[in-house]
Amino acid sequence: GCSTATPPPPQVVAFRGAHQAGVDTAAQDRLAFAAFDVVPGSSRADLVALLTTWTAAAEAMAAGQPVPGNNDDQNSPPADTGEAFDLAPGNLTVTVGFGPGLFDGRFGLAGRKPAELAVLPTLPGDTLDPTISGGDLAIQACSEDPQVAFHAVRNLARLGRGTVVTRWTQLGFGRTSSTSTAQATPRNLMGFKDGTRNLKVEDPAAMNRSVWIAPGDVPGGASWLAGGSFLVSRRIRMILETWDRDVLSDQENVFGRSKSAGAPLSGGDEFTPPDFTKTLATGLPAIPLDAHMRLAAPENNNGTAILRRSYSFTDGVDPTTGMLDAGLFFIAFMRSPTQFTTLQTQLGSHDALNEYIRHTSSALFACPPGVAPGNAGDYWGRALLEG
Ligand SMILES: C=CC1=C(C)c2cc3[nH]c(cc4nc(cc5[nH]c(cc1n2)c(C)c5CCC(=O)O)C(CCC(=O)O)=C4C)c(C)c3C=C
Ligand SMILES: [Fe+2]
Repeated sequence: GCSTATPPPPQVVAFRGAHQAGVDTAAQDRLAFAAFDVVPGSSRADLVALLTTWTAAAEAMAAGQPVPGNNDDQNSPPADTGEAFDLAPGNLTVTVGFGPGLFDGRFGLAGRKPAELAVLPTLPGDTLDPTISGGDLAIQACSEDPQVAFHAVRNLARLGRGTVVTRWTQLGFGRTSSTSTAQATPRNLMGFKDGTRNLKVEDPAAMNRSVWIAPGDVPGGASWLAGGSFLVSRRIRMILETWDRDVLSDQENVFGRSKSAGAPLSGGDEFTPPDFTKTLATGLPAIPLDAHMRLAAPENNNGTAILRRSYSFTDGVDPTTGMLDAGLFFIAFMRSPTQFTTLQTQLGSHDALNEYIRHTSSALFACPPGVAPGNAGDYWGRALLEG
């Protein structure tokens, strides 16, 4: 055996870079997500202070270090709340996003609002709860360790006290997307492989085409968003009791894929491209016309594609029915919110899956580009607030 005492490399994802971590980095298993509103009376200077403090804390936590500040003074509360002290970061990524409300004139940012950063329109089938929708700012923390992800959100909320209040939060307990070809495809709570045909980070051309905002997309005052991405979140409850009574053949027809292998119903294995023209001996299409994957596929949406980075959730029991309040917390990154509205307009009207799901929350955030390597004075959104 090997006698050297070198520990394995800690699970650290680089915090700085052209893009924020947590978008094109391999999807971790656990999520803690929080949306915040800015407290009335806060100024632009308060926002600068918030984002400066948040950046320093997020960078430290991603490196497996405590929140900067005094953690040893017997006469003051420790800077870090402590529950992650002995834990490996588990590939922690902390990603920030800015909601439409930040540009409403309170902070003199109206001239810097990206034209597409507006509350998403009401889409077919929406049953949204406004109290768990929207927000001025968002933090997505992902880690292999749920306590590390929670710790990140908790400490940023604590550092923001006085400037922001937490509007809503969502925990996710299992990734339902693979974002890298190196990852196995996970299963969602309906038991199906999810992420098979997701965009993968190994395809930079597709990432540039569909995920990263190009300078030409954000002219004038919105130029700070170049290199960033739009984040759409949707809390989608699954009516699991109904789903679990559905026969296997119907479950497979709902998605257009087999349950065990995840293969398209037109044949082959998981990664065989679907053949949407193939018909059965009965004359019916092998992949039904209302199958989720047919309606969502780029081939049937003028090439529209998004990077999905969703998580399974459960929030206990619906007290009115005794049914599980569980489902999929959908997160997707894209170059333009119209990519989501295009797909969801199709899905919301025609998807066979609609019988088994309800969209209960919605939010849109503009995620700025990454914090520049080697520039100690850079922070999340500096080009927005100081440019
Ligand atoms: C508007 C975008 C989408 C929503 C909302 C959505 C919800 C949703 N999806 C599943 C399960 C699966 N989705 C799959 C594929 C798939 N879904 C979307 C978009 C939305 N899904 C896209 C763009 C795709 C890829 C289509 C393609 O290129 O073929 C699949 C199949 C496997 C895969 O490729 O990932 C499953 C399974 C659930 C359960 C859900 C809401 C609860
Ligand atoms: Fe889907």
